[in-house]
Amino acid sequence: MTVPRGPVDSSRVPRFAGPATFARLPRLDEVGHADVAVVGVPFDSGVSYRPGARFGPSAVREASRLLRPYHPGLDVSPFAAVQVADAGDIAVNPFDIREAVETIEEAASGLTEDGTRLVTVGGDHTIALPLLRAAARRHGPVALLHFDAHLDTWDTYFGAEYTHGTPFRRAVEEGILDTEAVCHVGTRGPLYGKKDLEDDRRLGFGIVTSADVMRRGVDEITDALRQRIGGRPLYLSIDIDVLDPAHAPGTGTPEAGGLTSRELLEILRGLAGCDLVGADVVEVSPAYDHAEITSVAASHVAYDLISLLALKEEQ
Ligand SMILES: N=C(N)NCCCC(=O)O
Ligand SMILES: [Zn+2]
Ligand SMILES: [Zn+2]
Repeated sequence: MTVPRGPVDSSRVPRFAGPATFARLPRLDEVGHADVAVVGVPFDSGVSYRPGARFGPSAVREASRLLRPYHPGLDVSPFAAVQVADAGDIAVNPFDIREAVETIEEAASGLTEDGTRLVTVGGDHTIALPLLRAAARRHGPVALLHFDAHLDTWDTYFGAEYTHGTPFRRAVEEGILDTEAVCHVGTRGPLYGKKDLEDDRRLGFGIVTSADVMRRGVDEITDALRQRIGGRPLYLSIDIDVLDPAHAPGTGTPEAGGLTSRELLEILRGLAGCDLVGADVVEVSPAYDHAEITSVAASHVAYDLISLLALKEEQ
């Protein structure tokens, strides 16, 4: 095996110098093939409230400059274990959501054609639908853990089918999820009505609320999630608003009473060994952020996702 090309050495080139690829990694075109690629989707035309997630990918890359090569929690050096690269951004039409969704599906399918696993940085949550389509093309219907304050299984907004509040209903309708193993984590906040929960249950979703995480604790929750997923191909979709607004103020639809970043990261680490096939981190809206709180959290979440993928590829 060729030795993976890693990030720029921060003891030689200060981390505040040079172009902001994710974690200062090489670009995909510099290495040819990557086992794991980080790709941005600067798209926020599907939002129902505050805009600005189109600037998420560049803010997360900027905040990721401080990441270091060894992950002590998972005992892995992800950038040495496998080739990780930054695939840049998928350029999507901001004025035509349907076209944007198609572009993302095609680009994600192209990037994963030779077995590359994607960690996608959004963008608003609309983008999870085409990313799940691309994952299902390759792996068949996938198990899904959806970390979010919101259900995102609503039907339409203003008659629109493709929005950031509706990707997972569309995904169930399209048969691209393994509905034996789909679960929301971190759900909280007011809904439109009780029917939202009934519809969601009918679609097959389980719910671990934010309060459940607090009451039952990270280890018990993680065990239950692992049991539900089993050996199925797993996709992780992480809306940064799963975190409390204290931990992630820079997002479009904040809800009080969320997870701490520590809880989220520990749940993710507890998923080591699952058959993770792809993941996204969405809904970072830098204009509402302070001191990079949200983009730092998102960059660490992405680092953990890369580390989980690297652990798996390494074996
Ligand atoms: N996917 C996110 N972040 N939010 C969905 C909120 C939908 C609503 O406005 O009710
Ligand atoms: Zn969401
Ligand atoms: Zn959300």
